[in-house]
Amino acid sequence: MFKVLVADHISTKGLDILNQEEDIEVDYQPEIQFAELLEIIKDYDAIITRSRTPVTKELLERAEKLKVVGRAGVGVDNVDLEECSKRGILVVNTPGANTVGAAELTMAHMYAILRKLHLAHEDMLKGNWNRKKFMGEELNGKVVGIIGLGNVGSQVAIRCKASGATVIAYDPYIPREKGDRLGVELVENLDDLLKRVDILTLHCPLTEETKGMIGEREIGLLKDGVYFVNAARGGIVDEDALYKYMKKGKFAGIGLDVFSKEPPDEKIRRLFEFDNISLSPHIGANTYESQDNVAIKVAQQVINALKGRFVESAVNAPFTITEGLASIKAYLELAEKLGSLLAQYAGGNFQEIIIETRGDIKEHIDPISAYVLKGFLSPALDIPVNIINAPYIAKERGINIVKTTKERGENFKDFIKITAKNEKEEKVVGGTAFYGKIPRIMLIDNYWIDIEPTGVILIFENKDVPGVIAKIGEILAKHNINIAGFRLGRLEKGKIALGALQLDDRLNKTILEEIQQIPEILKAKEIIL
Ligand SMILES: NC(=O)C1=CN([C@@H]2O[C@H](COP(=O)(O)OP(=O)(O)OC[C@H]3O[C@@H](n4cnc5c(N)ncnc54)[C@H](O)[C@@H]3O)[C@@H](O)[C@H]2O)C=CC1
Ligand SMILES: O=C(O)CCC(=O)C(=O)O
Repeated sequence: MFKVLVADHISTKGLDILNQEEDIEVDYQPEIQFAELLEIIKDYDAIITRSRTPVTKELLERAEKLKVVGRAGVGVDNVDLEECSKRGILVVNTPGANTVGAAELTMAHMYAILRKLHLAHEDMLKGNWNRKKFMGEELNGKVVGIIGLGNVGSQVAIRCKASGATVIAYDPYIPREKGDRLGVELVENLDDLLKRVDILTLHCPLTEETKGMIGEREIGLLKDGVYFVNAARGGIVDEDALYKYMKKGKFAGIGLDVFSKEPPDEKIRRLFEFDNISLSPHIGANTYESQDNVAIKVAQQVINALKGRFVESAVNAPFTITEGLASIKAYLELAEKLGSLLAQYAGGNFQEIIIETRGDIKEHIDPISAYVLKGFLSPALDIPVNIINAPYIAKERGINIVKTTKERGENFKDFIKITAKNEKEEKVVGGTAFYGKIPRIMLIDNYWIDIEPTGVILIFENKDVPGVIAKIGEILAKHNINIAGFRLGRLEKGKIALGALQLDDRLNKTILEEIQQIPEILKAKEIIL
């Protein structure tokens, strides 16, 4: 039974989906305070949050069973992603689900400050009828500058263009064609955008790079009488600089849905003393439609993640987890088994691991590598290793991971080869999946072999002389251990051979020692796959 804590308000549509799962117990505590959360988090397998609840290192340190963080929204700046990754906790979010809500609120702020609508409303409530006082400007004909042309930025662009504005955008991470498709000029330099715009609107995430991106220098570059809207994150703009320039009368109006501290503290609230500032308490995604979308999507993803199925938007996975990976399921299984075989047969003390994929599977080098590392690290560690934390743990242990790809091999169309190196030695394992479905270990060091990667396998190196297998068979028979399969590989007649026996039961220490004492045996190891 999985326990899921929903620690923020989400739509009942998402709760219903969670409640329908027989093996999921849902605890809905939308008003829970952080101190209480710290006390109870140890019992949960998954937590679902919105922007109210931070998922901090302190929380994660207590979250002994936590496997999934579901962010019912887009921005994951309230989640310590690195700490989640180190702990093997998958973070999923819901891109696109609240896009329209956020874009429409942006437009609402834009129109409000252009027409001073909020001020006219307040004025009328006071009993006034000041038609002359409320002269405004039109969006038609203006130049709108968008920072971050992702889901929300694109929808804002479409709406601004429909209103007759010219739209320019700064987003160094999207292809030029996206701008062309939207009829938006992508500028290469942020300063160029700032100098040209009549209205500036932010739609990038809060990251190390974007924190304080719009500071005193940047605001200084804007035209006098500019409009500014922020429905992304408070920390992207320096609110002290905003205050300073509001005081100087630089802005014709500003609209804010988000603040560096929520609810805003006294320092931020200084901004509220100015005229023509339109405010909302982080409600960009607060439409019934967006909240239904977000809740449905987060519930589905958390269920999939808990049940080990593919998830659509994993934020901290070392690769994009998509349904497409289902087609290489056998290779992912093989990758994990090869990693495990390597660690068990050759030990874990390697400085470099080279992971090579050949053939059509080469494009999946990232997920394959993550599974190799999971398999390689798991036998040696008592902490749970999964595909999320495996690359981090490998890095922390000082292992250099090299990924290479090659075209189809001569012997096998698709092949995974792992080479582990340290100062003294180099070890190689490799394999393929027959018909793309049946994983097989085909290579151990230089020996070609063919083993099913499951169960108990005795791998041994021996002098290539007659009678060795019989001696091993005799010992196994004496201890009532049945041989399920047998493979032998050798490089040259009469030199050294490598054998693999698939066994129905595990060997104990005594049996293994008896085998190791056979004079022709150079090395024998029991591998559990
Ligand atoms: N006020 C609200 O309730 C809501 C706020 N948001 C905020 O809006 C942000 C954007 O949301 P989406 O469009 O859905 O995300 P998205 O991921 O689709 O788009 C973000 C865009 O920002 C760009 N970007 C990243 N770093 C950048 C940089 N240094 N300079 C310029 N562009 C950069 C990315 O390339 C991407 O195209 C979210 O991260 C979130 O913080 C989102 C939804 C609701
Ligand atoms: O509804 C929320 O939690 C805030 C939405 C938001 O800011 C986001 O999705 O990034």
